Amino acid sequence: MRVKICGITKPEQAAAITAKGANTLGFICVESSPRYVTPHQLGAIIEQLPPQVDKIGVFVNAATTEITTLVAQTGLTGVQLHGEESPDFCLQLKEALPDIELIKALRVKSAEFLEEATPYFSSVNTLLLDAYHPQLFGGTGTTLDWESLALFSPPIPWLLAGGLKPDNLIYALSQLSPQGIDLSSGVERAPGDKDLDKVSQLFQQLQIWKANQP
Ligand SMILES: O=C(O)c1ccccc1NCC(=O)[C@H](O)[C@H](O)COP(=O)(O)O
Repeated sequence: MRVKICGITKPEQAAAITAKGANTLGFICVESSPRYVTPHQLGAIIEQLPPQVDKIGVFVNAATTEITTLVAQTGLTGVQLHGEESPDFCLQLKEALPDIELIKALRVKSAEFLEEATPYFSSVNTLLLDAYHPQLFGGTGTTLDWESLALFSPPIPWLLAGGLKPDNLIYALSQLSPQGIDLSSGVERAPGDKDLDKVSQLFQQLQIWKANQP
């Protein structure tokens, strides 16, 4: 199971969360977010992380040059597009960054909305389903209607996000079969300040879930 902890802002928390078992960390490259990290902060966090950890920069409707410049400066291994980026934009970015994982986040209003996922199957590596919020792009703590998404089974890997926390994780995974999970506010004390006890609880819950798999 891929476990992505998103909205990391502190080097020591990045290291501790990795040591607890997270294989993917997300960094918010959106200035309006309370979890924003500057390019300088991002580079400093990434340089002390082990190579096997995926380092994903999260962008909202950013220009290609902004993304490619930050990738080159910092050592990001992946880019998550969390705004209204079109399939064509994703394809062009994929061509510009062929060795970088491209994740398209879809903010799901209803199960019907998932039809919008189809054009992205051939233009990104991974999908991420997040909850829709009218004012905020992400990190909202809002959950998806998991039951209505039970049939979601795209031909590329996908991550479940949106309001996951240690005490709802097992139920969410009983309804859906993503290749990975993504958490932010559910393992935080305050935006950008992760709660390491909650991260530990998350991995305990994952152990329980794994032990009960056929
Ligand atoms: O977290 C933010 O502040 C953020 C701002 C702008 C775009 C995306 C953002 N977060 C993206 C993520 O991948 C979060 O992990 C995802 O929305 C889930 O958040 P949560 O519901 O708090 O677990």
